[in-house]
Amino acid sequence: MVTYAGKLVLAPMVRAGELPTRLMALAHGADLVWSPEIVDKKLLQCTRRENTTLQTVDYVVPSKAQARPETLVFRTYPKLESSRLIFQIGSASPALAIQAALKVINDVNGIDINAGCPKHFSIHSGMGSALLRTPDTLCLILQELVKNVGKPHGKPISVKIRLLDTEQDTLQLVTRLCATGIANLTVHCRKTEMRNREQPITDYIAEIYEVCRANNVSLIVNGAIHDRSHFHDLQTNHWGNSSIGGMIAECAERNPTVFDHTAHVPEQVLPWVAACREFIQWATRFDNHIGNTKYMLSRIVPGKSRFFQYFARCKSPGEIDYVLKQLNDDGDAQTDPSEYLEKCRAQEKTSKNAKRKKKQPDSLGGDVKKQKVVPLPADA
Ligand SMILES: Cc1cc2nc3c(=O)[nH]c(=O)nc-3n(C[C@H](O)[C@H](O)[C@H](O)COP(=O)(O)O)c2cc1C
Repeated sequence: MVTYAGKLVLAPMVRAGELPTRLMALAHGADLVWSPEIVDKKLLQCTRRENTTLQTVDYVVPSKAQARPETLVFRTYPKLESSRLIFQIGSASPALAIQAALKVINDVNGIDINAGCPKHFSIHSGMGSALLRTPDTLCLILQELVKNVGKPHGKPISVKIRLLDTEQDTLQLVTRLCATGIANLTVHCRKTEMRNREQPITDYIAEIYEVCRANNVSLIVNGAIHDRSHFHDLQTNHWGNSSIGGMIAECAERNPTVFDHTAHVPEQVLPWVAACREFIQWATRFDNHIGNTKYMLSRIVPGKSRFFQYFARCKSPGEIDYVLKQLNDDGDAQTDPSEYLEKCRAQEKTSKNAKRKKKQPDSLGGDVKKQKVVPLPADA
């Protein structure tokens, strides 16, 4: 069974925590990785599929209309993730949380409940940090998960929370959560209304840890941890405790190599250049969605680099690959890819026009563009 004590882990991150990022984090020493939050109802719509080409397990929502592609909701690569993957569910209902957890439990190593995310996609219908205001529901979800999923499958259940308004309120909640049978508690050391740019509140980590320890629950601390050496410094000089784990989000999003025990980037290569090259390799290997690859590149490549714009203008993995080949170790362009990208856009326009022309019926004769569009009747 997975244990969490003293580990340095990749945070759950919608968009940023897809398979290429998780695998890159693991390759660079992350002890465990969290999936992005997936809402219970979404997971319940999915079909599980073994992808023999990529050797992955895919959870997809089948397409509603013929000829439309199915939607990939979650992809895991057991060869590298098995024994190190925690799946985060967004839920406000014990029954749905159980159903969703049972659906994925054989492909993951633990189930985490998101009780900290303040974003709309999470708090609508009472999920995420909204659960901090409904502790009875949160505790019931966790108890039921422990009883119906965790125990029968021998897998740990955990929860990720934020701090409440006062130390006393937080410790009260932690005491209740620890009594549900969870194996791990992650505390994002900011209050719900605090943004990531604000310094986390770390004054009473020792008190939270004491409650956890007394209940045999491990504690992971999250908030503004930069990399592994910073984590070791916090354990040694601030928390005074090597059993407390650490979770990294934004710094790992910017560079998934932050988990490294020692830096591997040769001195003559900029760290973001190395991260960018490696990320694209993972993304290509696992057929990552182009939109997600571009999102990650917009995080990894500094805004002031010309490559930030070059990658933003790409529309296919082939274009990304071409642009990457122009990137040298100093972060400069060997040749400017603008002309190539303009040609790609011109070609795209030409083929779109050709397709449009093919589709237009010519039985009416003449130029279809000039035809007046007759609105459909209101009851059509
Ligand atoms: C892009 C992004 C997506 C996130 N998605 C989730 C999520 O799905 N579930 C969750 O519990 N927290 C989510 N978070 C919050 C992080 O897990 C983490 O708690 C927060 O960023 C603080 O950690 P940091 O200071 O290391 O960035 C997300 C954060 C970011 C930046």
